[in-house]
Amino acid sequence: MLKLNNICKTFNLGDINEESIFHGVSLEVKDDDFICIVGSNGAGKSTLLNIVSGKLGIDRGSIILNGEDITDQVESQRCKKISRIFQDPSLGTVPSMTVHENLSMALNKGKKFNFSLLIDKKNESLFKESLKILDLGLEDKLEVDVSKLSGGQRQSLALIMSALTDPRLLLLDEHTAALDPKTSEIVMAITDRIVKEKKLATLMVTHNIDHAIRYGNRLIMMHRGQIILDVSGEEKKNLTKEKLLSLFKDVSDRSLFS
Ligand SMILES: Nc1ncnc2c1ncn2[C@@H]1O[C@H](COP(=O)(O)OP(=O)(O)OP(=O)(O)O)[C@@H](O)[C@H]1O
Repeated sequence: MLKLNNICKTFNLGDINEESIFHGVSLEVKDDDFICIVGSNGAGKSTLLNIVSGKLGIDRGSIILNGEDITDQVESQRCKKISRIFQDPSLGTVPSMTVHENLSMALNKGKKFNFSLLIDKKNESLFKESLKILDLGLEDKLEVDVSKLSGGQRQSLALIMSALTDPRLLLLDEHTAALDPKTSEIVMAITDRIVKEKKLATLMVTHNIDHAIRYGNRLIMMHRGQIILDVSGEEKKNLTKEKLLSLFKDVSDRSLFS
C-alpha cells in the first residue's frame, strides 16, 4: 500500500547546520500493517512521518501510495488519503470549536471551506454513532467546545476525526505521550479498535516499549536515520521488553562500527 523507495533527506543543505538524515531508506507497508516505530532520540522517526505526510519534501527517492506516485504531492493533497495524530492534543483538533464543528471539519477535509458545512446538522447521527464506540460519553457533548475536553478525550476525538473520511493510512506520532498512564492505556485500546475496525494501515511512533510490544503486527527500530530492525508475525508476537532492549543494544552497537 505504501512504498518508500531509497529516500534521501538532508536538512539545511549547504548551511553550517547541514544534517544528512536519510541516505536511501526504503520501507514497504502492507494494507493490514500496524507498524510500531521505536528508536533513539533524533533517529529520524518523526522525520519519516513528516516525509510520508508531505510536511517535508525529499531530495531523492519516491513515495508510492496504492500505486500512485505521491512524491511531488504537497501535504494538503495527501491529507484525504493520509491522516495524522500528533503528541499535542491541540494539534489534532480546534479547541475553540465544538465537537460537532470539529467532526464536520474532518468530514469535509480536502473540500473548499464553507462555514455552512460546519454547522450542518445532517451528519449528527453519524457523528453520534462514531463517538459512541469511544464509550466516553462524547456523543452527548456534541455542542461542547473541544477546549473543555480532557487530553484523552481530545486524542480520542482526533482518532475518530482521522478515520471519518476513510483514509488509507494513519500516522500516529507519539499520540499518547502527553497523557497520564491510565488515559494513555485507554487511548491505545481505542486506537487498536479503530485501526482494526476501519482496517487502516498504521505507522505509530512511540517511546512506550510496552505499547510497541503489545500493539501492531510489526515493529521497526530506527537508529541514526536507518531502519536497523524490522520484525513481524510470530517474531513480533514473541518479543519481550528485555529482548527488544537487548536487540537495540546489539544493532546500535553494530551500527556504530559499520
Ligand atoms: N525541520 C528540520 N530542520 C532541521 N533539522 C531537523 C528538522 N526536523 C528534524 N531535524 C533533525 O533530524 C534529526 C531527526 O529528528 P526527528 O525529529 O525525526 O527524530 P526522532 O527520532 O523523531 O526523535 P525523538 O524521539 O527525539 O522525537 C534530528 O537531529 C533533528 O534535529
